[in-house]
Amino acid sequence: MPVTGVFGGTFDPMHLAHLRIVRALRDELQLHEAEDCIRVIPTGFPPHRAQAVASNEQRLEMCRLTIGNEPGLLLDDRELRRDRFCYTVETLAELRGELGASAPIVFLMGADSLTHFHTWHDWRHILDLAHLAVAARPGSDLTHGLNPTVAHLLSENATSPSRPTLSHGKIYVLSTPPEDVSATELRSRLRSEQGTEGLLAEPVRRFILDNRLYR
Ligand SMILES: Nc1ncnc2c1ncn2[C@@H]1O[C@H](COP(=O)(O)OP(=O)(O)OP(=O)(O)O)[C@@H](O)[C@H]1O
Ligand SMILES: O=C(O)c1ccc[n+]([C@@H]2O[C@H](COP(=O)([O-])O)[C@@H](O)[C@H]2O)c1
Repeated sequence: MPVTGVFGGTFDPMHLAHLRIVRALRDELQLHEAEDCIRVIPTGFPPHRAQAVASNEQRLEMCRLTIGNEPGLLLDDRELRRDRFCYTVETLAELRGELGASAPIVFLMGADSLTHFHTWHDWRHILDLAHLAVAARPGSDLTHGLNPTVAHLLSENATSPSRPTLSHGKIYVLSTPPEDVSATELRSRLRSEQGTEGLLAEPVRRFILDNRLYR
């Protein structure tokens, strides 16, 4: 049964730590079969934070440039085509409708996202629709100080990475080491004309300079 990964984000801009955790998802969950794919889905109107600095079109293009020819990755603009807030539960319900009841779907997030998961719209339903995969992130400890609801969810459902056979309900904790990169830090570096070597794909760095983004 083909497995679908889903990676949602503001991606303002998409950076190399994003690409690294997508690769970790693909490799640790063994998503190497011909029909497996990981959908990168930039959010349109984020439900939970200020509007992005770059436009929808610019963020989409920076995702496209970051993904390049990476095998198994697919850029999906469905949330950008909505003209209202995008909740993950709705996107996953839509994908579930398209892929069928038994298809494994895995939603990828960083550990900082998991720490706030209990605040997401209809979050309990998300694990009825998909698995989660969580990548470590500096400053977000998954073993101490978690909100009790999230800690309980993790203790009930966490599992080590392997190719999913069930359709939903597990939390795969990826073993990729934390990397201290954020889009906020990148925007601030770009604003103050500091270097971004090793943090952005080269075509994205070019695109940002050419379009005088984040000045
Ligand atoms: N360095 C990182 N390590 C692990 N996960 C990350 C990292 N950076 C981003 N993510 C995850 O990628 C997803 C999309 O993140 P987002 O586009 O908001 O990037 P960000 O770097 O967190 O941006 P910002 O600083 O603007 O909040 C989220 O689930 C987030 O947790
Ligand atoms: O559905 C929600 O309530 C919800 C709340 C916070 C974040 N999300 C999703 O989580 C993903 C990462 O968000 P962010 O802010 O870290 O870029 C992105 O796809 C968001 O739409 C979703």
